[in-house]
Amino acid sequence: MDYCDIQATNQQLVTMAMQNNTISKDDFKKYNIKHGLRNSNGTGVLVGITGICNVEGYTIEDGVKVPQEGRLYYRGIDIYNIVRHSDRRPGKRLFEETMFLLLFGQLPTACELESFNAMLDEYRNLPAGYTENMILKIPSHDIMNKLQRSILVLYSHDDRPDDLDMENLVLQCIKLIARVPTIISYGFQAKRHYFDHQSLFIHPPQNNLGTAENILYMIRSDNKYTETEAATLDLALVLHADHGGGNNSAFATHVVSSSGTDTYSAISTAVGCLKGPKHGGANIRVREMMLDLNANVDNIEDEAQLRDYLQKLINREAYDRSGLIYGIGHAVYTKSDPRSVVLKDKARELAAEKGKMNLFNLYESVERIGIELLKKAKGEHLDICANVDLYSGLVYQLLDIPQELYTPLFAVARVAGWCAHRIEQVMSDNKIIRPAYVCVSHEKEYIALDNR
Ligand SMILES: CC(=O)SCCNC(=O)CCNC(=O)[C@H](O)C(C)(C)COP(=O)(O)OP(=O)(O)OC[C@H]1O[C@@H](n2cnc3c(N)ncnc32)[C@H](O)[C@@H]1OP(=O)(O)O
Ligand SMILES: O=C([O-])CC(=O)C(=O)O
Repeated sequence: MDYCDIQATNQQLVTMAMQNNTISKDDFKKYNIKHGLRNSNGTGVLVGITGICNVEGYTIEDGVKVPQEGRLYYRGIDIYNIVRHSDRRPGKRLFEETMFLLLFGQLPTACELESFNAMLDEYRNLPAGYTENMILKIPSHDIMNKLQRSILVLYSHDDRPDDLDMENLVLQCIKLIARVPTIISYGFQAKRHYFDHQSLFIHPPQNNLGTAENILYMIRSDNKYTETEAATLDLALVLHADHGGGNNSAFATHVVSSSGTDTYSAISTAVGCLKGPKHGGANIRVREMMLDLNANVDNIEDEAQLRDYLQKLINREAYDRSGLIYGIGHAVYTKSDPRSVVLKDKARELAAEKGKMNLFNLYESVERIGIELLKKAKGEHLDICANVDLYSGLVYQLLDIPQELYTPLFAVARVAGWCAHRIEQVMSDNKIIRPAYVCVSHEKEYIALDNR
């Protein structure tokens, strides 16, 4: 091979990278490494304590994992009880109450909620010059990527970015929570303009509108939305606001915060985690998978054809060839994900209102057949259910929210949870998180360049 042949050299590097970076499955077994920090019975390795949120998907009885219907609690309050108070009346929004609950540990009084909302109103606008320099000058086709970079840049607009004093930390968190909806809305408008060649609309956020209403106001060229749309988006934000300390992005927030670094580094890391298709990015993959299904299945009402397509997904023969059916499966939930239960009901209601029951029925068939085929492929012992990402995208689709906003909307909600976890980490545990790795390479001599 010619040393200067760039292509051949690149291939050589790929081969070396693959050969020298693959740890054998036997070594994982030999050293009893917990893949994905999961015990052999599928339960998570216990690595932390949190008072923010509890996720229940199973119980342990006599050392055995027993599946149960999923439950989710924010600061001890069952999410089913919270969403029962979802309201279609103007201004009756639950998301701001939920954020307050997660961040400060208790439900706000009317007075506390009013001043919290006033703070959010004060900070929703982006710093001077930021929209032009950060959002419009360097647009991205991916709004999560835009959000991650934009959060990092806010560091430069903060007089005390590295100060871990609690007063400073709380203020940084409130400002982030207020600004993330504006960033994703403007990021979306920039994406539409620079990549999809649409007109550019920058609608400044409005005082006295909740987060859900402000997002609909900013992303729509005519600013218009209905009460049903605002109440439904508000409900979705409540359902996505936190998921305990162990989910990938919250755990990363704990890890990064434990190094003593700044809020912007920690929260932008969490955004990067959420973007992943096995985490929050699954909601966009669900939509793309359904589009691929529609393009490749002649008759979507024919169960045999649906079954055939879903089996191809599992066999890595269709869509992104990852072997995954997106929107199904969870690290904790077994029989049900409560967020999916609520969103499925909402999707059914919206589909009926809009005469789109065929679409809803298709999702329900994918859920039913997908679970059946996955159990067959992985073993009947596998307790698996639809997760939050299966029906959230359908709800957004029925609200005419573009798919590139699905994961960013998840981030709008989850930034409250990440901030709560960061505050908890800084307050409660100043030990740096530093687990151990076994090294399986042997000691070698250094050989001088001329002798290799
Ligand atoms: C907001 C959220 O993060 S919710 C999750 C969103 N992600 C998705 O929807 C992507 C599809 N789902 C998945 O990839 C998985 O279910 C995850 C990542 C969510 C959880 O994965 P795990 O914790 O490994 O789940 P679990 O231990 O129950 O999986 C058992 C086996 O079933 C497989 N499996 C689980 N779900 C799926 C799926 N939807 N499609 C194909 N295979 C699956 C796992 O890969 C694993 O296979 P293996 O034993 O060969 O390694
Ligand atoms: O808990 C998890 O692993 C993933 C999840 O559902 C979430 O973060 O909402």
